[in-house]
Amino acid sequence: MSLKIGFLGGGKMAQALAKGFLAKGLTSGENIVASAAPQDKQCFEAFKGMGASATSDNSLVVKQSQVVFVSVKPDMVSTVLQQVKPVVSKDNLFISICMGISIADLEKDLPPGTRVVRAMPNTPALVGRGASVFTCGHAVSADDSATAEKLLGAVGIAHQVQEKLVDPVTALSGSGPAYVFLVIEALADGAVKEGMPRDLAYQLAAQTVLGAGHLVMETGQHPAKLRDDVTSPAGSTAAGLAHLEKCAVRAAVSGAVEAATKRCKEMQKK
Ligand SMILES: NC(=O)C1=CN([C@@H]2O[C@H](COP(=O)(O)OP(=O)(O)OC[C@H]3O[C@@H](n4cnc5c(N)ncnc54)[C@H](O)[C@@H]3O)[C@@H](O)[C@H]2O)C=CC1
Ligand SMILES: O=C(O)[C@@H]1CCC=N1
Repeated sequence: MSLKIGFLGGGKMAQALAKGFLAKGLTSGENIVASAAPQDKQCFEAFKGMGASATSDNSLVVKQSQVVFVSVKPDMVSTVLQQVKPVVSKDNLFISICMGISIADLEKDLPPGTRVVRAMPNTPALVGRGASVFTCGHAVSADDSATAEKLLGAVGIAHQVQEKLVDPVTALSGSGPAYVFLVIEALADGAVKEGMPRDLAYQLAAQTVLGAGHLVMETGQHPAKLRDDVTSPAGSTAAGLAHLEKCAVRAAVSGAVEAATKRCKEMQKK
């Protein structure tokens, strides 16, 4: 598949997807085009570095692409879609990755019958370890849905879900890398306090998160069982876990997902 892929907004998430697609050989640099604000030099350089092109002309992105990712900040979506509306054709499949922007919001700003997918990826797509979901609009065909799954699935796992799940997904796996980076920093800080060199601490913390994730995915065992396997009676893990529970880490982490979901819903009310 050598799809012509465009990004309306060539920022951090668009770059992660584009680099992920190129790494997987899904398309080639000359088939990718991204738009950005004229002053966004980083974006222009990044896409040039991929052998792709960058422009400040959103309509050009739509005219040159089969699949058009909508990847501007949520408050820009309506403006950008209304701007490109006159050049949208039957060849375009739109895939929005924007937090809190519903299929109905997207369809409202595009010509009737436009094929629209709403997706939520995350930045580990850059290294082929993304976690994405997508949900399809009214005009989307089985082939379009397969295209979305193929693209997102090439850079990690991809599940089709009902639209009502996209906000909690945004809060869990969309934002989740940020929570995990905070945890990696905190784990390393604790070890540095105990005398460990910082580089080694970050490496051990990151590999521990990676390894624990793999164990959950590959054994299919409940996380509580895997936790028990680490926790010896009167051992160090039991002491560490007791401290985490005293600090209400469980409530803090699940509360973060609730707070982020609420923020997505606020965006929809705007
Ligand atoms: N960063 C992340 O981890 C994730 C972000 N998203 C979604 O992706 C979208 C983009 O987020 P980021 O990449 O983090 O933001 P970003 O700020 O890195 O990228 C936004 C891009 O839009 C460009 N832009 C601004 N005005 C424009 C205009 N009028 N026309 C065309 N391009 C314009 C900017 O130059 C920039 O390249 C958001 O809607 C966000 O909800 C979704 C999943 C994860
Ligand atoms: O924070 C945000 O708005 C976006 C949505 C998911 C990750 N970043």
